[in-house]
Amino acid sequence: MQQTTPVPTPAPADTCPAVTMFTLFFVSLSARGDRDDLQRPPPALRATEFDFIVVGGGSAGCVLASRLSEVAHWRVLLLEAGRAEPEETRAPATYRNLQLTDMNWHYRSEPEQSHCNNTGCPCPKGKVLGGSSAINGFVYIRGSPQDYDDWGDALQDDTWRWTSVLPFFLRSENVLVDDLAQDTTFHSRGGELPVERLPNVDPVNKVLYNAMLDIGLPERDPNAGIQVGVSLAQTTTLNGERASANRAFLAPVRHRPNLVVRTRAHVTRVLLRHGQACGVEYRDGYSGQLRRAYANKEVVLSAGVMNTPQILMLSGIGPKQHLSSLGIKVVQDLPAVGENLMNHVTSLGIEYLLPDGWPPLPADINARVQDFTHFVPGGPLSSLGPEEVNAFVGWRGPAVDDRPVFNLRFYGDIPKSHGAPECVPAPPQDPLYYDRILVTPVVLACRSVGSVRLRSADPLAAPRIRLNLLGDREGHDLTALVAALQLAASLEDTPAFRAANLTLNRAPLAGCGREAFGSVPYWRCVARVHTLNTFHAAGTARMGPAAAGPGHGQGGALDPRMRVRGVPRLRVADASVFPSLPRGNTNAPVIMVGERAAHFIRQTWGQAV
Ligand SMILES: Cc1cc2nc3c(=O)[nH]c(=O)nc-3n(C[C@H](O)[C@H](O)[C@H](O)COP(=O)(O)OP(=O)(O)OC[C@H]3O[C@@H](n4cnc5c(N)ncnc54)[C@H](O)[C@@H]3O)c2cc1C
Repeated sequence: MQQTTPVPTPAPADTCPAVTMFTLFFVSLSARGDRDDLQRPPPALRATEFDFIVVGGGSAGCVLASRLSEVAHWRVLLLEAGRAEPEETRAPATYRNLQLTDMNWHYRSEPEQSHCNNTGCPCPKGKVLGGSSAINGFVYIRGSPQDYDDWGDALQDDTWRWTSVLPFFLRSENVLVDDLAQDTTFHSRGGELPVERLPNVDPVNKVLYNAMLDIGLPERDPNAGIQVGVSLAQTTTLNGERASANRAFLAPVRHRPNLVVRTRAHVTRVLLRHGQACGVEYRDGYSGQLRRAYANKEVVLSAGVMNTPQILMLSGIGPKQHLSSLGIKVVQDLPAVGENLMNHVTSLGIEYLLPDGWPPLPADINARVQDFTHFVPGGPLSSLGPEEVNAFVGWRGPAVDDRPVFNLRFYGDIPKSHGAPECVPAPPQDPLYYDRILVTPVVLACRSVGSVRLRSADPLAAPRIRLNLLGDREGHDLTALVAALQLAASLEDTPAFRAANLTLNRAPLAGCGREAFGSVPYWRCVARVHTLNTFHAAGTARMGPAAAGPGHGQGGALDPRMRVRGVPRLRVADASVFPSLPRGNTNAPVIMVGERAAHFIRQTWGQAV
């Protein structure tokens, strides 16, 4: 077990040692800890001084820790607030239940009138080694090439355009599906991240898939240049088992003598000396003590879209007025920190009832219990059920090859979660067995942006999250969501749904019974009351131009090399850095960002590959 210097009392901002010699501390920890912390590290690594400190062992953090520690003489410390990744995360079918555990930060947004029935929305984020990639829904989507060309334009930097980022997607990928692997322009073999299709295809999926063909969508690999179309989801799994960023990138290199991973290490602030980052302070969850670790080269924040801006602000880096109002000494006035919280929005408003006895259940109840409680890779729990049908829809229908505006997703459901004005369906007890399908039409080009602010100067307090879903002044997002709900309701008329006898549940949803079912006012009400916050939040420490200005909002918190503006030796690499939101799920783009950050860092320090 490792140990770092206990810090009895909080210290002022300039707190790093003037001499940056490699200092060793030989203090042993108590035997408490996660399985993977019980391994005793070599003496050289029971240290407080490193070359790089990566804060947060999530999608980007695991990639970074792995890539940076490839340089054998660099000493790398990864600090993760959550615990080691347990076996429970492996099974695809039960992933929604992970949100109920201590592997979720359990954040909730502020109540806002525009959405979620003014009650605030759950904002699940992974708190475990692997981060959100350890509790997410497995789907591997990169977004449209144009999304990254937009990044290049916004940053006036060609290295963020599609042709420049594609090699970094490919670097990570190990595609295991033969037909995809043949397309060597868009897929690659040999990377750390397995990408496959799940082995158990749900019987209902054929109906859903055919309905997508009925509305005119082509069958298409959405990661091969043009997204509009239908496909069976590509998943970050290996033989039907979760491949979190921890399992894919970190676990295989944990033996490296120059890599130290500390779990239950909650970083409370960045340490600065003469205005530049030189380490971090963190609360050691095993001892309850405050400790410090120092970085001779760089500190990289990969704590995710909610916690990265929180740590920056706790360190005095952020909007001046906000920091001053909480009594935090301002080190760098950066208005963009915590701004630009982007997300996709959808609703739980559309439910289709399945005919009796369908999907067929194993007759033997013991067999069902066995299926559910014992995960066998490749067995019944290696399935996402209807979630595996993934459709990207454009405005003008099937024939166009431009960017999608909606992503139609399908979930198997059980009755109790329907109708409650909640933002996330109650995780089903038995996700393989359901009697209805929820259609969630995700709006991909949202204009509403929210923010993350500190609730208080207490580093352990949850941040104040304002999602502002459906809140844009022009009403663009609400109009788009209504159109998306209408599209989802119209699936009832497809030959595939008719033949399979899937019927739209016309019972009005709670809170919307005063409007005529199916009318525009009804869908507007459904959108506002039964909003679903998707899991694709990004942008709270975005790369962008230095100055605020027309089209630039508050400017960028980071330069295009992900360096925090005005604070040398401090970078951010996670979903926070996105200048705009790609039109799909965010795990693959974040992993690409991790690869890019490692590349930039290696360039900076003369170790380019
Ligand atoms: C329920 C759910 C389902 C999703 N489904 C999909 C999907 O199917 N496909 C897809 O592509 N994307 C999906 N996503 C989104 C995707 O997983 C995330 O966008 C991505 O994992 C974010 O990566 P990140 O590195 O930015 O942050 P994270 O992976 O969240 O990592 C941040 C890490 O930092 C740690 N941390 C935070 N604060 C501190 C601190 N103070 N000190 C130390 N450590 C700290 C956290 O515990 C966490 O481990 C889903 C997300 C969720 C939550």
